[in-house]
Amino acid sequence: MWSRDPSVAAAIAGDRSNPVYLPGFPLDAGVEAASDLTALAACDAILLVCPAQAVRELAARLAGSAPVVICAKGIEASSGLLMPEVLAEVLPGRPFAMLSGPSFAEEVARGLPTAVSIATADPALGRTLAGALAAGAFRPYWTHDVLGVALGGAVKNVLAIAAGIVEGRGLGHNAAAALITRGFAEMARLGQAMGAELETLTGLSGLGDLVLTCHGPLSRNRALGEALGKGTRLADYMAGRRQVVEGAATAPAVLARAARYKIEMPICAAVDAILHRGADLDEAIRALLARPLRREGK
Ligand SMILES: NC(=O)C1=CN([C@@H]2O[C@H](COP(=O)(O)OP(=O)(O)OC[C@H]3O[C@@H](n4cnc5c(N)ncnc54)[C@H](O)[C@@H]3O)[C@@H](O)[C@H]2O)C=CC1
Ligand SMILES: O=C(CO)COP(=O)(O)O
Repeated sequence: MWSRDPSVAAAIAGDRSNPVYLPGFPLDAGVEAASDLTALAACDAILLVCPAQAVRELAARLAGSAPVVICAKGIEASSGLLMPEVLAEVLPGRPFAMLSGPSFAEEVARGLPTAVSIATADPALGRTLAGALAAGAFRPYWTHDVLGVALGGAVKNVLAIAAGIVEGRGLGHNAAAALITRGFAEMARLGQAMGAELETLTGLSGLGDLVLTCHGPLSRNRALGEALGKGTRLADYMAGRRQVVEGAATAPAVLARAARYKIEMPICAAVDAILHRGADLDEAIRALLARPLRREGK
């Protein structure tokens, strides 16, 4: 394991624990830790586990030719690029995969059953990575649909903020179910327009992660939405917070993609307006409910 923070690397190497990000979980005795990136030179594969907005900077520092497994779920705000597109720009020709799916880190660390997707254009690499990462109750499934996995993981975070708002505003269980279903319709519309496969979008990394993140109290995106729903301001919520809330930076980028493909994404648009355009939360909810009635499935 490499960390940019030498104190975290030292704690992992010395105490076999990560007191900042995963306190209370002893790490395997075989885990080595370093704060010098050259220590990764001997790795067979590199898992890039950082916020989406940091992937470009960090990927650019990865020497060697080992496959890179992107674990970030989001879109780069400055360029509007999905994570595989960022990697292709920074490390052209380097073999890579996306690891995504419904997987709260704490539950994985506790050894609870978890199924995830590994997406890569190279089927042999997919099988190899799945075999290498499978452990106990952690089950990776592989797929070739890199775009679908990257898109689903990014959009679900924006929708999870909306789900948190539903919870925080006390809108009820009916609204929560409607949000997931209509939110998924938005994800599927954009994904299919971009060339993602419906099978992927209804799979672990799409619908699966959407359901987890919209329901799971461990979600940082949902927690932000819940706080907004209870009247907390975005800036106040984020002040001093150390952990990433991916949906906040990804929301405008999702909408930019939707505009490019002429896709309607009213729930994502409402989240973006509340987060970044000063929209009144109750007014945004009213506007969503006042949209013209339409045939389901559109
Ligand atoms: N925590 C979870 O349960 C899951 C997280 N993910 C995804 O993994 C990605 C990372 O999430 P978390 O680890 O939970 O976030 P986090 O905010 O808890 O931790 C981010 C880590 O990245 C490091 N980091 C941030 N900027 C960096 C930079 N420029 N260079 C190097 N390191 C940097 C931080 O020091 C920290 O160690 C996100 O895209 C998230 O959506 C995916 C599945 C589950
Ligand atoms: O992606 C996740 C679970 O699959 C984690 O979600 P949050 O980033 O909202 O905590």
